[in-house]
Amino acid sequence: LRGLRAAGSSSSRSRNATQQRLPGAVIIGVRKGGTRALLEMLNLHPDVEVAKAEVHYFNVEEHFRRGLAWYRAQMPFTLPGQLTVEKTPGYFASPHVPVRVWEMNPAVRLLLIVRDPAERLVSDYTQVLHNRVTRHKPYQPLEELLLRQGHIDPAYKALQRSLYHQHLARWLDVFPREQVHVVDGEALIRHPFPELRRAERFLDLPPRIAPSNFYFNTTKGFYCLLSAGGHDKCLDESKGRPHAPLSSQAFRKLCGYFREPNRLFFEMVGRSFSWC
Ligand SMILES: Nc1ncnc2c1ncn2[C@@H]1O[C@H](COP(=O)(O)OS(=O)(=O)O)[C@@H](OP(=O)(O)O)[C@H]1O
Repeated sequence: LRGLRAAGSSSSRSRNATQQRLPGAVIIGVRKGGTRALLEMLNLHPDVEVAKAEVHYFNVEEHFRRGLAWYRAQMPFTLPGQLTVEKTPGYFASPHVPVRVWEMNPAVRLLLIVRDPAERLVSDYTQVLHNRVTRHKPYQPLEELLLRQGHIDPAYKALQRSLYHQHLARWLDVFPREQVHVVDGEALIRHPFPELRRAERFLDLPPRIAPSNFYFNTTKGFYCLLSAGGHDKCLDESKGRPHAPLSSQAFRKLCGYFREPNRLFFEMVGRSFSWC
């Protein structure tokens, strides 16, 4: 397909059959959960084509106002039977998004990749910090944002994004539980293949992704991807950055804070994770 899609292709198959189609599956979050890795890994499947850039259609008003024709125009070209997938981690915690996604296609499949919410928060802060430092903007240390008079400040945005049960509850008000597949982000880092096999099953795809599509890159410290065409791909340096420092005392407080929200999330998804 990639060849067929090349500009100026005269193949009748290309002209007649490839089209931009709305996604049949969306990776809705969580931010810093491993959404890029999951998207790139699904793209190894011959029946999957992905939107390379985050689209932010349902969560950014300016985009949403442009309508579904605009959204479709952001999608890759696919042959009939191929599955289009997009990922925008900002969808998960945006209040209006679940209904908007349902209105696009009530049968769409949703993928949610989660990781330890305390680690996710630190990763989230680290990304914001990196952006501010790069733009020569002032920044506050994580502990200043996270703690108020020694207690966790519930108003901190990155903390709220880690309250998975609250956000998922809004999705489950709209979509049946079976339509949401939860991917374990830590497991995807350690052993990507089994997580991908489960995702293929959820998406009703024939099993085509193989262990040989992954190799551990010792320099990067992560698995990288090998596609059938022999392309070798690691995620860029924005993934797997060293995390900003946080005292072990503050981290413990954070873990304590998430205990109950995590329990509620586990109940909601019917499985538990070994988070702090
Ligand atoms: N194979 C592989 N290679 C590199 N990185 C990997 C991989 N699998 C998962 N991850 C983890 O993905 C984390 C970034 O998550 P996202 O892609 O969801 O981030 S973002 O929200 O789109 O910015 C990123 O989090 P940090 O380590 O905190 O940077 C990675 O740990």
